[in-house]
Amino acid sequence: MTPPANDEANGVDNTISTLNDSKEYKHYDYSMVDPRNYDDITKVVQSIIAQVGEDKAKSDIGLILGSGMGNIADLLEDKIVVPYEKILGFPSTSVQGHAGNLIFGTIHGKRVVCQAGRFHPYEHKMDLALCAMPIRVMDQLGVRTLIVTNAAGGVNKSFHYGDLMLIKDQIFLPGLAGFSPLVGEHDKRYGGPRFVSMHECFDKDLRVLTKDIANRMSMRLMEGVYVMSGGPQYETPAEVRLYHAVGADALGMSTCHEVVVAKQCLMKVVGFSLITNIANHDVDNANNVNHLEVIDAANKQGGKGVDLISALVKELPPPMPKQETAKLWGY
Ligand SMILES: O=P(O)(O)O[C@@H]1C[C@H](O)[C@@H](CO)O1
Ligand SMILES: Nc1nc2[nH]cnc2c(=O)[nH]1
Repeated sequence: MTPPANDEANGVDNTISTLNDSKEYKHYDYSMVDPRNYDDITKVVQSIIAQVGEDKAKSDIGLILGSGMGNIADLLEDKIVVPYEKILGFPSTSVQGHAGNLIFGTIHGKRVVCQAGRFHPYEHKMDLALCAMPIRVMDQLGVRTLIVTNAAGGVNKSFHYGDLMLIKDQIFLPGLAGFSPLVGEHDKRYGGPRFVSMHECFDKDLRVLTKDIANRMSMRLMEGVYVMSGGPQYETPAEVRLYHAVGADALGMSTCHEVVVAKQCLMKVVGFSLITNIANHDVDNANNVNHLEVIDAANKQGGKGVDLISALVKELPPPMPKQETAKLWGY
């Protein structure tokens, strides 16, 4: 059968999309690394340390880059780039606007590991544990603060194209439907309990600090609730109205599963959504969105995030040891 023609507007190269040979549809091999298993993650970490050395690999801050937001990686100094192909058990990333590298370096002298190329559940058969594996790796590398970023559609009617939204809470739709990265055996060594509380999953003190910095920079920073759908289809206007009705301000297809695992690993999380398009509430309005526009908008507007994240990293309080966070959170 002849594969369909390339569809550049949606960031898809269909020449590799025949059913059996597409990388995208290959099953992840759990016999190599089980992405939830603590001992397996230790092996992944060792494969990284073998390449970059223990000193360089140890990090306090994790940074996950959203679609088209690769320029945030330019903040890192003394970089060492490790392609995913060289990391034991890492899958590949197939979404345009996402490189496939872990980058180690410093920002304002602080040790940062940056995931340049996230794993979206729709790329990996809704395997949420697999898509959140880099968080468990970061945990064992010492990360105590996680900064997540994404490209998102604006649902809040006061949002404009190019706005940056500080995430104050999340609606994890796949999680509500049973697709949680925590499904399976629980290992206490990650720090948090199996029934992890998701209250204040975006750290309140860090939100206050971020808003204060944005104020000082005279920067427009919105704040709101991010909702994650499974994707990869974009929303119908009726779905947009549904999300609006339940209190969502921005919508996307990532992030929430990462935040759940980070919370179980006792990390403090800060999140940003770059509003790359305004979601359409009106069925009689033909206004549509495609992934290339999302990336283009992120490339054009992402600079705001770069400056704010740089200033935030500079002012982050010293990392809190896990035991202290556990005590603070009542575990
Ligand atoms: O990695 P993010 O969440 O920024 O990627 C966005 C959301 C979807 O995966 C995709 C849709 O355009 O881009
Ligand atoms: N689900 C979803 N994800 C996005 N990522 C960027 N824009 C959008 C959007 O409008 N909807």
